[in-house]
Amino acid sequence: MAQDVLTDLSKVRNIGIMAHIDAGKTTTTERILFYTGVNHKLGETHDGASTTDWMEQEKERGITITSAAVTCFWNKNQINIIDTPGHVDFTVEVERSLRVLDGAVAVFDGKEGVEPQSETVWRQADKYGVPRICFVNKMDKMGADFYFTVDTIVSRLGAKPLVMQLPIGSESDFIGVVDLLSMQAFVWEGDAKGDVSLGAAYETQEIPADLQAKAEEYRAQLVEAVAESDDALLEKYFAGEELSIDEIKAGIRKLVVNNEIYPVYCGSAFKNRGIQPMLDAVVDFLPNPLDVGAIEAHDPRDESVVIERKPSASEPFSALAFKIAVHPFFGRLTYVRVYSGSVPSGTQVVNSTKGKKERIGKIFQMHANKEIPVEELTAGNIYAVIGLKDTTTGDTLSDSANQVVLESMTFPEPVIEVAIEPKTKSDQEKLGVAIQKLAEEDPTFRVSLNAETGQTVIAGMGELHLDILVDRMKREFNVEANVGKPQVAYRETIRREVPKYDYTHKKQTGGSGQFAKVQISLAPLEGDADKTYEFEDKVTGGRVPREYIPSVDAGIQDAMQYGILAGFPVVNVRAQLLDGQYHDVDSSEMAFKIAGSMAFKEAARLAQPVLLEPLMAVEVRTPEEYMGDVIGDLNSRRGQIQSMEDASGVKVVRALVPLSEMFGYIGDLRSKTSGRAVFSMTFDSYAEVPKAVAEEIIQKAKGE
Ligand SMILES: Nc1nc2c(ncn2[C@@H]2O[C@H](COP(=O)(O)OP(=O)(O)OP(=O)(O)O)[C@@H](O)[C@H]2O)c(=O)[nH]1
Repeated sequence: MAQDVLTDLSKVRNIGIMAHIDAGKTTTTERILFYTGVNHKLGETHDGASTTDWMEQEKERGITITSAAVTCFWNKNQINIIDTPGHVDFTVEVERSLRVLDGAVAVFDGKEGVEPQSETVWRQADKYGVPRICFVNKMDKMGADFYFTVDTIVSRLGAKPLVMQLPIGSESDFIGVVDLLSMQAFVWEGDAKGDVSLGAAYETQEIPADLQAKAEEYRAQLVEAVAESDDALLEKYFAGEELSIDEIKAGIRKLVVNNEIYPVYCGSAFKNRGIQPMLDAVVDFLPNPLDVGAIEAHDPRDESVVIERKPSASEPFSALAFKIAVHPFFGRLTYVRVYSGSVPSGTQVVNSTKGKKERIGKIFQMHANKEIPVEELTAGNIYAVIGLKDTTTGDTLSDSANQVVLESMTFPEPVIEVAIEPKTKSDQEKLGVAIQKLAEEDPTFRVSLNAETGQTVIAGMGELHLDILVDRMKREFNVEANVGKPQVAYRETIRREVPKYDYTHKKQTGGSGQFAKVQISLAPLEGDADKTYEFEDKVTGGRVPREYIPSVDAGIQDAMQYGILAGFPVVNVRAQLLDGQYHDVDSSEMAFKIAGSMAFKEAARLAQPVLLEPLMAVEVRTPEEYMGDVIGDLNSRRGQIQSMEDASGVKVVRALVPLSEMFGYIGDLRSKTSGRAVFSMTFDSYAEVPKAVAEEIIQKAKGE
């Protein structure tokens, strides 16, 4: 039966559908699931009944945020579609899915061409070396222009497209495509109004006379590009011999798998035209797990030791958890990509990232509308597993006797935060549960408790990211809470060294007292960007007993959570414990912790504390006539212009702008450019806040 799990890995494709928001990713995915024969009710995204949009609010917002994996079958090949979100706020989610897929279909809006966010996602796919085919969607739309879109693949992405089809007709007259491989026309005739019913097959016809010359021109380009890839083909080509379709396909496949070329297809997902040939291309050209080959892993005891894992059932088991989701019936589902080996359900494995035992419970492959239980996890495939307790996104599962850690993912800094105040004690408890569950699904946000205000503070990647987290807390976990305004996640640091600072903590409150004396030094910590604190014990001669030294360290770290200027976390500090004194009776861990904490607070004041703010790398694409306004506006936001470039009819302005100045930017940009400019932004770095601005922030922080 078609839905049996395939063991022949050459017939498996793990792919993602990547797109700019609104390019039609959801519609395309749904059509794919329909055409691949999955028996489910098809819902348009605007009705909110889409298959891959799991969460209620995603449907409301009409954007796809979480990655679910859906399995479908096409011509006896198994295609696992890993959903990749397209919003810029969720680049980490995108990267997480890119990590586990072997190929992708990049969907473009046939009117807009490559848009800034398609570019961001494309660059991320480049980073992970994901081979791609392109699907130019919305060919039925007013203003759709296939050739313009192909041009933008060159001009905006610097990639090499390989045109595989030409559209027949455009906008409302778009009826099908010329297939440049077979040199035939594929036409979806439709009813009297030209509407094609879902799942309808196409007819193979002769190429329309007015497209014949163009088709020949493009086919010649295609054959030439392919011939160049292979000496044997090139020889044949120069000898004037015709290359067979199979030879051309094999050549294209090689180029695609090597990320050298990107075949381009077109259609209209919405109008049910063009999906089947694109699915053929997924099977023909995107790599299978064997093409991808061995993956590099590390020894969990020593990161520098590289271990290879091959996509074979006979290798030791290794898998990467890439998504945690809560299923209405099964509870916690862990989506895994298995890289090597094979283990049946019930097997005990190890979470080698955390060093914890885990038992593989029931295993499923998720189809669009039902879960198909399978007996074992096998290399090269994607599954949902029940029963894993401690595994979170990014963790590796391994064979107990042969542990490896698959490359861990690096996450960008969360730069925006919001304070949450639960209304009642029971809400406080619910909030705790919600945070724990959400953190399992999404490792990119951070939570802290502000001991001074008693508020829970959540930090994330952007306004929308926080918005969605807060929304889910309220909706899925019924947390009633007052939510503050999103705030910039400022930091504090020190600029000057304090070579020696003494602090004595002494208290006599009847009975035994408290006594601890410490001498510390503070200095700015430079270099390693991932390390924000370093503690060194320099005490000699047992002047501070061993057992109290970690307490001093802990005390300093406690104090660093609330900086001296405005209460923001302090980063990039090197602290040394130089000397100290203790008392036989009155000294305790607590006393040394307090001494460490107080010594830091006082010494930091002398160390020239400064405020840091996140700078965002902002990219604006604007028609030339608005460029002056765009730059003037960025300047007024304390932006530093980095570059200005031409890109196919628009100007691309890149700038570094403090995040605090970017609130509400989208609206301002729209009104300044009549809605014609677009922008994207990502976190770049932390930088010192100019003095005048810093004073304002400090006053505000103190006043509130
Ligand atoms: N005219 C036309 N509209 C389309 C086509 N495909 C999708 N759309 C419409 O474009 C809008 C966005 O489509 P989606 O499929 O939700 O796009 P998406 O890329 O998944 O968007 P997000 O989920 O928001 O990231 C919807 O209103 C679709 O009906 C198409 O082929 N032609």
